[in-house]
Amino acid sequence: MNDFLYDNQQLMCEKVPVSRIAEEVGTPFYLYSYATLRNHFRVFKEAFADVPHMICFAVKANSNLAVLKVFIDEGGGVDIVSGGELFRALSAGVDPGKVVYSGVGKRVDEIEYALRSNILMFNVESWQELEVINQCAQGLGLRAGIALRVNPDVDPKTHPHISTGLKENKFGIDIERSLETYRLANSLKHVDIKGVSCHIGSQVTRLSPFVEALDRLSGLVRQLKEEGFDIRYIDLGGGLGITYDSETPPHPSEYAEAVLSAARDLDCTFIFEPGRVIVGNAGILVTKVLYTKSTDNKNFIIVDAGMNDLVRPSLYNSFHAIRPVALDNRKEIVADVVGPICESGDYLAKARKIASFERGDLLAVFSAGAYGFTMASNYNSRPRIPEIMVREDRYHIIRKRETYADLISHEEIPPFLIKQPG
Ligand SMILES: Cc1ncc(COP(=O)(O)O)c(C=O)c1O
Ligand SMILES: N[C@@H](CCCC[NH3+])C(=O)O
Repeated sequence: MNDFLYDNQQLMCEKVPVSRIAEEVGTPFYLYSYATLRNHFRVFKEAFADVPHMICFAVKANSNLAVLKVFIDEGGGVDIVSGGELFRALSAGVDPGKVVYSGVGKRVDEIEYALRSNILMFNVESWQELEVINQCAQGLGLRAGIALRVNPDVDPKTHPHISTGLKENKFGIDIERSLETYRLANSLKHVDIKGVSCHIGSQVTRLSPFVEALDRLSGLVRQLKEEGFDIRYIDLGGGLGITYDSETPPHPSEYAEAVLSAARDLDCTFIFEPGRVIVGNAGILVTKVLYTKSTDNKNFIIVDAGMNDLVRPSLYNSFHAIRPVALDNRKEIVADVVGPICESGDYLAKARKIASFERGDLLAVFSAGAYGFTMASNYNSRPRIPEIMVREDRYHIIRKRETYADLISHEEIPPFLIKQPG
C-alpha cells in the first residue's frame, strides 16, 4: 500500500500533485511519501509487537537523512555496511545502541569509528575480521559487541546478484564451521559475543527460504546456549520482497508469523534489517520525455533520467512500472524507455506496453524508493538528481540537485600540469 494515487486523472503524492513539484523543481527527481514510509515501518514493527525486537533499517536501501529520521523517530535502529553509513545514521540521530554493522570488508578505520561510537554489535563475516576487531577494541581499551554472520547455505530464489546466503556467496561464515568459530571467539578478550546473525538475500518473495535459514540458525543458537554462550540477539537480516510487477510477497505479518513460529522459544531479542520492504514502494522517480523516435521495428521513448539515476533495470534487468503523471486515454504502444547515457544498456524499460508518450510528458517510475538514489552515480558527468519528501500538502527538497560545480568540487589539477610562465 502506498500514497501515490490518481485523483482527477493526475498522480498525487499524498495531497500534492506530482506535476506541480515537477514544474517547481524540474525533472528528474526522486519523490518519497512520508506517510508511506512511516506506515511501512509501523506495519513491519507491529508484526513483531509480541516479542522483544529491534528494527534496524538497512541504510543501503535509502540513506537520505530525512528518510532515516522518519524511522529513527519511530524507534528504529539501523543496519550499516560502511563508515559513511554510520556517519549518516549518527547524523540523523540514531541511538548507537541500535546500530548493527554488517559487511565482508570492514576497514580498520571503520571498525575503530564504530567502536568509538559504541554501536550495539558487528556482524562478523570471517575469522580474520574477528581478530582485527579484537585488536582494534584492545587498542581502544574497549570490548566489541559481536555476532557471527552465519551463511546458512539456503537458496533465497531471487536474482543471483542479490542472493547472499549460499555457500558460493562471499558472505558470512559457513554454518558448518560456525560452532567452532564461536568456540575460538571465546578466547578473544576484547569481544563480547552477543548474538547470531544471518541474511540470505534480497527481494525474497517466499517464506520457505527464511524458515529454512532460521531452522538452521536456531539449531546453532540452542547448541551455543547449552555450551554457556550468552546469546542475547538473533539478527535475521532483511530481504523481504515487494511487488514491482506481479510478485505476491508475503505481508510482514505473515513473515513474522512464519519466522516466530520457528524461533519464538529461543528467548532472545530479534533484530531485523529490512530495507526494500519499507522504502521500495514509498518512492517514485519522476522523469520527463525528451524525445520519441521510431525505427522500422522499434519505438523509443527517450527520457531525462538515465541508468546513472536508476541503475536497477540495467544491472538486474529488473521491472519498474512506468505510469503517466497525467492520465489521458492515449493509445498504447510497445516501446523501450531509454535514458540519455551513452550505453545501449541504459534503459528503464524494454519492449514495454506503454502509453504513447510525447515530448514533454511526465512519467512516474514506480517502486524506486529502494536502491534508487543510493545506487546513483555521476556517470556521463550528470549531476545527481534531487530527492523530495511530501508530507500531506507540503513538500520539501531533502537533497538538492547537484550542480556542475559539485561535479568537480573534489578534483584538482596537480602543479606539474600547470605551465609555469616563461
Ligand atoms: C546484511 C544485509 N542486511 C539487510 C539488507 C537489506 O535487504 P533488503 O533491502 O532486501 O531488505 C541487505 C541487502 O540485501 C544486507 O546485505
Ligand atoms: N541493489 C540490490 C539489492 C542489494 C541488496 C544488498 N545486499 C537491488 O537493487 O535490488
